[in-house]
Parts: sequence; C-alpha cells; structure tokens
Amino acid sequence: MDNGLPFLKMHGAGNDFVVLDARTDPIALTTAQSTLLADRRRGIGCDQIILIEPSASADAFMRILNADGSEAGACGNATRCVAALLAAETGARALTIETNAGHLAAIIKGPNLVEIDMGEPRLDWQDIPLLEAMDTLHLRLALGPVEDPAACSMGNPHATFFVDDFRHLALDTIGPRLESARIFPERANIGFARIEAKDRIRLRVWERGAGLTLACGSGACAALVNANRRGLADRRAEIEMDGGILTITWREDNHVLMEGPVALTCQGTLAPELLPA
Ligand SMILES: N[C@@H](CCC[C@H](N)C(=O)O)C(=O)O
Repeated sequence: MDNGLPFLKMHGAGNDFVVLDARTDPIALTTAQSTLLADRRRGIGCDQIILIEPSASADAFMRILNADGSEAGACGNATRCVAALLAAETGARALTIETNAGHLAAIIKGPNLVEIDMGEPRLDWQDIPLLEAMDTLHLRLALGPVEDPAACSMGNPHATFFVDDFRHLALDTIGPRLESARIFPERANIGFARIEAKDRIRLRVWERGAGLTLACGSGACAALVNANRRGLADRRAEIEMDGGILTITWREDNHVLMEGPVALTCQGTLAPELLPA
C-alpha cells in the first residue's frame, strides 16, 4: 500500500474533500472512479474530489469534481482548503488559485482561517444559466412549501429560497427535484435561507451533484448576494450552516469575500482498487 497514490482528507465547515495532488503526474478520474472515491462506505467518502494541477498563471489550478463525478466551476470551501495547503508549503500569506471560474485571490488570515475573493456574482439569466429570459431576482419556480427563489452565479449556478422555518422542509425530497428543475439547464445548487437579522443568515444547501452538505461556500456567497438584492440583508453577514459559520462580504467594488475555517482530517494512500487506471 506504501506506493499507492497519496491523498489528503480536508474539510471547510464540514464540507469535505478528498484532495489529490496532480501537479507532477496528471490524474484523470473517470466518473466511476470519482463516485467510488466519494462513496462513504466503499471509498473514502466526500462531497467533492479536488485535483490540484499545475497553472501557468497562478500558484495552482484547482479542479472540482462533485460526488456524482460531474465537474463544477467553483467551490468556496475547497478553495480555502487548497489555499491553506499551498501556503503551508511555501509560507506565503497571499496566493492565487486558478479555477474554471477564474483566478481567485486567497489570504491566510490566521491558523486554519482563510479568506477568498470569490470574484463578482453574475446576475444575468444567461450567466447562471437559466432556460429562458427571466428576472433572476424572482424565478418562476415553486415546489411544495417553497417558491420565488433568487438566482445568481458565483462561478456555479445557485438559487436561494427564503424560508421562515426549516422544520417542515423535506430537503431530501425537494432538493433533488429543484436541483434538476427544467429551468436550470446545467442543474443548480439550491439554498434555503432564513433571515435571522440583517447581518445573520441561517442557510442549508442542497448541492448539485453532492446532495445536502454541511456547508457550501459559494452557496453562502450566493445567499448573501441574493438576500442583499432583495433588501433582506446588509452587504456583510455571518452565514450559519449546519457545519459552521462563514463571513461573507459583498464589497462595493462588486467582489464577494468569503472567510472561514479549514481543517485537515487525515492523509493516506489509495488502495489499488481506488487508483486511477
Ligand atoms: N461545496 C462547494 C460547491 C461545490 C460545487 C457545487 N456542488 C456545484 O456543482 O456547483 C462550495 O463550497 O462552494
């Protein structure tokens, strides 16, 4: 087992990742390999698999694969984890991570505390994307007790429903149906947000390709942006999720900053059955 492929297990506020270093030797995972790695009984188990790849224009490129094997453009919690890893290698306090959604600046704010500039939210229906022209502040979408979400892209598609109460929400049932609603041609991450105060939002997220997670960094950014657009929140708020709290700031220059924790859980090598072919 000693010569197996090394992996790290990390999480950001409970959103957990298998992290593979593909900077020296490329790693190409099939959908079957990704889903096996992410399987919590037969594999290691995670919400996302993160491949750290070389970048010509940043400290590294980060590839994001959901537990179902689909590729995503953004993952806020994993970006903090990768920034912390890279910073630990060099001692840098500021670095840049390239993703499919662009270059993201990271600052190490303290032990296991990282801030990421998640870039500018995109608010046009084509950028989310939606199926057809629509006001992204009020989507024509309802299911059971939830209705009228707002949408934006944080490099990946998000819709946020504003709710009064979580107790009667069967997220396992409505989550997958909303994720794959016809209105979202590339599916979407679905947030359920309860406004506690102008600077505090309670959020649960059904993630595209991963299901209900303990936290979603890009979902927290989307919730703050959508809540502010609706006049429900200030431009800075604490977003409390099942696994922890992220502080989100939508700066006046339109950039969204996300600050939150990172943790290394364990490291090891993959058994041959889990190795890429
Ligand atoms: N957990 C992530 C988001 C991961 C990708 C998402 N499921 C998608 O498919 O867009 C986060 O912290 O942002």
